[in-house]
Amino acid sequence: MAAGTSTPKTRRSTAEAMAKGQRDISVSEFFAKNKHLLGFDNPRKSLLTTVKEAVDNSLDACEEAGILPVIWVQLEPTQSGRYRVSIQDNGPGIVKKQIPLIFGKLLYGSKFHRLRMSRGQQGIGISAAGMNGMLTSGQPVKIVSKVSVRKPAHYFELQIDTKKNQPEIINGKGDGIDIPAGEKGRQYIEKAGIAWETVIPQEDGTSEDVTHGTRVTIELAAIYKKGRGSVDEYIEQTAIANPHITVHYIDPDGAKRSYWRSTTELPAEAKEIKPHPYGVELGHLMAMMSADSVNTVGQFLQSSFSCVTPAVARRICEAAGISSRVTTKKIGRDEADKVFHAMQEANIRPPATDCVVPIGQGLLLKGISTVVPGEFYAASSRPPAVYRGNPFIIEVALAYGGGPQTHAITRDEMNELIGQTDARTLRRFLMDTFNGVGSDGADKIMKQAGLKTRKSPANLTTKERLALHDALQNVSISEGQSMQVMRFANRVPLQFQAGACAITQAVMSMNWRSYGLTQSRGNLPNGPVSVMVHVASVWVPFTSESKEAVANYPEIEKELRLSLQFVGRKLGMFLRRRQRVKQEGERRSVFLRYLGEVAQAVHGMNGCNTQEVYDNLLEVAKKKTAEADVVLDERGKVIQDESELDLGEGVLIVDNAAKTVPAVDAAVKPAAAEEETAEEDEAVEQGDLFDA
Ligand SMILES: Nc1ncnc2c1ncn2[C@@H]1O[C@H](COP(=O)(O)OP(=O)(O)OP(=O)(O)O)[C@@H](O)[C@H]1O
Repeated sequence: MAAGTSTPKTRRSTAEAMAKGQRDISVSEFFAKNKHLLGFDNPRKSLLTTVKEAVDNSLDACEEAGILPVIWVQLEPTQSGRYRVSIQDNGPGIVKKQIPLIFGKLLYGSKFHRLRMSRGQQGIGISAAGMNGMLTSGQPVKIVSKVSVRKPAHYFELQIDTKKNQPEIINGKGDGIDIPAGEKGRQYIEKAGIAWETVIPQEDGTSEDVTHGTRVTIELAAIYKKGRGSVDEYIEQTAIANPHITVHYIDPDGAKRSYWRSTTELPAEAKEIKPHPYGVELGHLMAMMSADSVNTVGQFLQSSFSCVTPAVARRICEAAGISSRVTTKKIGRDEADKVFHAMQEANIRPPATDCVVPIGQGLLLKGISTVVPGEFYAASSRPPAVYRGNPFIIEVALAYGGGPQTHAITRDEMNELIGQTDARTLRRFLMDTFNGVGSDGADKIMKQAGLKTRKSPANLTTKERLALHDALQNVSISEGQSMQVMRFANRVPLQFQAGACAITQAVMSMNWRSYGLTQSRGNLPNGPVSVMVHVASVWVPFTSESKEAVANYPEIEKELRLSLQFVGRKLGMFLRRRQRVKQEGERRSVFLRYLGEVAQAVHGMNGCNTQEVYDNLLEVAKKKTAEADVVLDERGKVIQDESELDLGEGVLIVDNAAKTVPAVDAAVKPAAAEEETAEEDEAVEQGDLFDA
């Protein structure tokens, strides 16, 4: 063999030998090996993903059935590194024969084949969570489901045969157990130790019986931690984006928290639509045509796509050079290609948008203002747009002001967070745990506490912990604080892969300096500001099956930019006005400090009436600094003068900072001016008199 030939003398294997190893791969085997693709890449995230998959399903099911959702979430430690997750809802329940398939077979669901806005879309979430539980704890998934008060409930213990992607029922001799309705069933549940909430507590202290719903219990290897990316954060953010839900949450320490709904109005029902011709790909069109094979091409186009009228179908066929009366069976590859191109070039109206239901400007404001402390809020809900034929809506809410998370923390909470962290350095701990604490903020806190950057949180002494807590509460990090971005897709919080998400990228690429915030190029802006961005669509383009980040489609990027600019402009107007009011207030303070003295001096020079001079000077000062009297109402409208600031719709001002200027009548009178004390001097320097 000549040197350099690519065929060696002896081959290691032959095509025949290799063929022996080539076989089907079951979808569950694939995902069991690639758990990270579904969000089970580490024990902490596995816990969150499990909760999320079950809660999202519960909310989808309740809303689809027109039921105001009540969800119970319980996390219980079972042994070291293991937790039992139980989620129950008051939804419609699941019929008996579907339960094993839903929880014991990957890629089985009701949402994949329809184009309608829902949290779930792939048909993989809950079965994958069950499979991960089974693989890491050896325990089956337990399901209780009840569809009506009169019918028996069903109880299943299931596992997945990953080789076949099929469910295995392990209780009731492979058939599950039926629990009779009524009192008998209640006694049976109690005796068998099956967990099931029987009453729905109401906020006013009354309660109702649970007559239908589903409870899923999964045990898994997991780590529970509070802070960013935690189950606690997920539940809190879910409550912001879903003001119509009530959640009762028990954390692993047994602490109970209830998030009560703030509206009893269910979101409008999302309509199902057919795909839009602009969104289809050639291969998909060919598959649809071969699956049809009975209709004429004209009928096929009208019945399979939205917005295709008889006239549009005719035009597409004409442009493709085929008869609209030929049956789809006779359409070959070349003709399909021509139809495809004709569809893309035809002038077709955009799809109907009632398949996407926004949260709405009012509820966005309500949601963000109840959970994020602040003094100024703005929200934008844009009209629907379309990417790849899929309608979508972008909504943005912004909160400004309010103390940072670090100021509200108790010593016990801080110690708990330190106990749970796996951060090696204190700096990393601060940055990972508290929203808005960037590297500058972390440095400031450590400097104030007199602690070294590389200090390990685990080694902090009691004295150091006290100093750290003190610093957390007192250091103002609003300058170095970076914007907190809360991302949502179809009302579900996205807590991981922020950097890969079109939402974060859109926020970072904006110039927030023109809206009064500081920002270094390509970074998140700084300041006590949070934004919540919601992408609602019939099909959210996630970057992976774990549904953590939204993909970059130019149409989505454009809508994101426009929505962010909308709230940014309102923030800019508010901050500019507040700045002007503050400056005028400062000027007035200076005037007021010297009016008394000037009046006295004039009196000394020409003997005129001190009070008269003072009153005249006061009148001038009042006029010159009139802007300091501006007061904005809660929608940002000026209510004390006819000045031009009108922040329009979608604005809420809670703590009207614009009001904090000295009232002229309460200002220092001539006599008092003579008795100015050092204390007052200091107060003026620090601007405290503005709060008079
Ligand atoms: N609590 C529940 N109540 C009623 N139906 C449910 C419940 N949980 C799941 N289902 C049904 O089971 C199906 C499969 O759920 P699964 O979580 O596997 O996928 P999905 O929600 O459709 O999509 P995704 O994989 O994106 O979450 C759902 O489509 C729904 O029809």
